[in-house]
Amino acid sequence: MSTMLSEDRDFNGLGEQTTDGQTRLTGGSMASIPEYYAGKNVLVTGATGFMGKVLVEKLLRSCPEVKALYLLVRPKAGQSMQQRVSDMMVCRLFDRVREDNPDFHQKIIPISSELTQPGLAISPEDVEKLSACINVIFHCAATIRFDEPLKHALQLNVIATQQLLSLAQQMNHLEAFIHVSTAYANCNRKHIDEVIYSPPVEPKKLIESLEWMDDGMVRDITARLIGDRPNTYTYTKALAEYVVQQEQDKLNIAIIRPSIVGASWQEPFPGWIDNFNGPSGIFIAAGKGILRTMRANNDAVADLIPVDVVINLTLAAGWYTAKHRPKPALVYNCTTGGINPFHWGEIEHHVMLSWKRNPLEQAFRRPNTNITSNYLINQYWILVSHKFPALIYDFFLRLSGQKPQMMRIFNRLHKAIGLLEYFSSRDWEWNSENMSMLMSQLTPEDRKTFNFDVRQLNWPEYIENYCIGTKKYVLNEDMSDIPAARQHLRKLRNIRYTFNTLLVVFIWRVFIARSQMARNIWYFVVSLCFKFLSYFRASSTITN
Ligand SMILES: CCCCCCCCCCCCCCCC(=O)SCCNC(=O)CCNC(=O)[C@H](O)C(C)(C)COP(=O)(O)OP(=O)(O)OC[C@H]1O[C@@H](n2cnc3c(N)ncnc32)[C@H](O)[C@@H]1OP(=O)(O)O
Ligand SMILES: NC(=O)C1=CN([C@@H]2O[C@H](COP(=O)(O)OP(=O)(O)OC[C@H]3O[C@@H](n4cnc5c(N)ncnc54)[C@H](OP(=O)(O)O)[C@@H]3O)[C@@H](O)[C@H]2O)C=CC1
Repeated sequence: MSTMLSEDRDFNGLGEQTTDGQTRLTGGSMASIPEYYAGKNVLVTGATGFMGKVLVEKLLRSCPEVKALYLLVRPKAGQSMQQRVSDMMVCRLFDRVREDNPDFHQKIIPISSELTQPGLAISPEDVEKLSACINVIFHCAATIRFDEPLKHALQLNVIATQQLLSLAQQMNHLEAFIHVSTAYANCNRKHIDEVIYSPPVEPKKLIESLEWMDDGMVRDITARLIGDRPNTYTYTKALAEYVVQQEQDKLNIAIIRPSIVGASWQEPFPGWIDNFNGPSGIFIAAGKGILRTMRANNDAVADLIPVDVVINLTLAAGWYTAKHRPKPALVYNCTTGGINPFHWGEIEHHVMLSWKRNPLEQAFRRPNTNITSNYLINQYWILVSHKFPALIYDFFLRLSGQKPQMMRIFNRLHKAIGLLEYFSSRDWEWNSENMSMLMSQLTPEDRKTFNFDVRQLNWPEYIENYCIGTKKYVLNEDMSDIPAARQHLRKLRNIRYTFNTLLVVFIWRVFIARSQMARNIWYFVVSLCFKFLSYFRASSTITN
């Protein structure tokens, strides 16, 4: 049993139990966040992922006295876990930490772990080491794929979480266990409070039932199991929350529920992003001129949250949980919609403006994406603006002896969009009182260093930095190439004008030559134009 159980409810005289059973600060001198993490050993899962990396960077930069970060990492794609961690530390995200402390890598201790294996595949020596020293756990690892087969999503998002909780209970000095969930775990509800809702099914029963089923059988029953949730991701994340909640009497737990995590707002620099997930892939496809239409509700709230905001809140929640040990465990809905709302229609507008100012290289067409909630209109534009140009382009590729590729790209894009549409066509109301409560507990200095006050977020500026971030950090394009990218767009515009003119001439030739009525209409239009021109010339001669 961990010492945090034996040290039960030691609030250093700073906290008190409220009527709802939660703990609130009552004053007194209290360690700041960096002071709290000083000398602490922190375990991070999912550290090679998007959010994990930002968490590791922020902890090293803003809590420089942290003792060590133990990262549970698996070997992947022929790379050892040490190699993967070394590669991660040389990435641009860590530039600022490197400047402050070139030896920061000494604080990072990779631990080999495959979360889908029994015992998380951690060696007995490592288990012993971790049990003896870890003070705080941040559990970020998960499969975030929307099309993950249920068995695998369950294995990673639920069973691995269960196993990590068991490991946590062996840790002698554990003070906080912070679980990263998603604001969409309960997306089958319209209003989502900061509570853990009853799970759709008892996880233990589901795990036992799926154990004996083969993949085909599981596939057949998946839709019925997930019910009114859109995918296995949100379903298994809901189950994971319940599994975490079950341990709240034994561990000091907090659950963070971010909405759609986007590029960084301020730290370590604006616009940092390293993947195609969520809106990033959509923004890129729009910037490349590939995406012309998408189903989304213009007036629905686009609940994007910058990754640095989520990480600042997560670290602050670690500090608060360790210091105050709130019971029941606190859930933090980490969202922007209720505080500083922005809508999909506005996002579309600002993304388009941004691509006009800072175009991507080698665009397929000039960026012009429109979102619509109308299914038929969307299908029409898919046909006209996606499939038709793709067919023409592939035809020319074939003619020039190259492999056709555009249709394949569009098929992948349509699959991705199909999976995201659920989230861009609806909106939700999240209660985020715990986020505000936590902010009120920070010292003025911590409030600046670990800023998660999204009221200050200027959306147009954020979206512009986000788009630039995808250009610089996801596509590795150079900002100095923008004039060439603009030149390319001008070329595309000229091609389009030429194409349209040729099309009109072609239609004219075919149509006019064959139909007397079309000829009559054409002569009528031409004579009207002549009459208008002569009237205009005559009236300008009189006035002169
Ligand atoms: C102007 C417009 C404004 C409106 C804008 C509305 C935005 C509306 C966003 C809502 C967003 C909700 C988000 C909920 C928030 C969470 O709680 S969860 C976090 C979000 N999770 C995700 O976004 C995961 C979604 N992705 C997936 O499930 C899988 O990647 C997909 C989409 C099924 C694709 O699977 P796949 O075919 O096996 O492909 P995968 O191996 O993943 O990738 C293949 C290639 O496509 C690229 N790719 C992956 N995803 C994408 C993508 N989305 N787009 C383009 N390329 C992509 C990959 O980088 C990869 O490239 P290569 O390395 O081959 O060159
Ligand atoms: N991104 C988003 O928009 C949102 C994310 N979240 C939540 O935030 C958390 C982090 O998400 P994000 O960083 O975006 O996800 P990523 O996909 O970028 O990262 C996932 C991490 O989990 C690790 N992982 C996956 N499978 C295994 C495994 N079998 N063994 C060991 N490690 C594994 C990955 O390691 P590896 O590099 O080896 O694959 C990676 O480090 C998740 O819990 C997610 O549910 C919540 C809301 C929105």
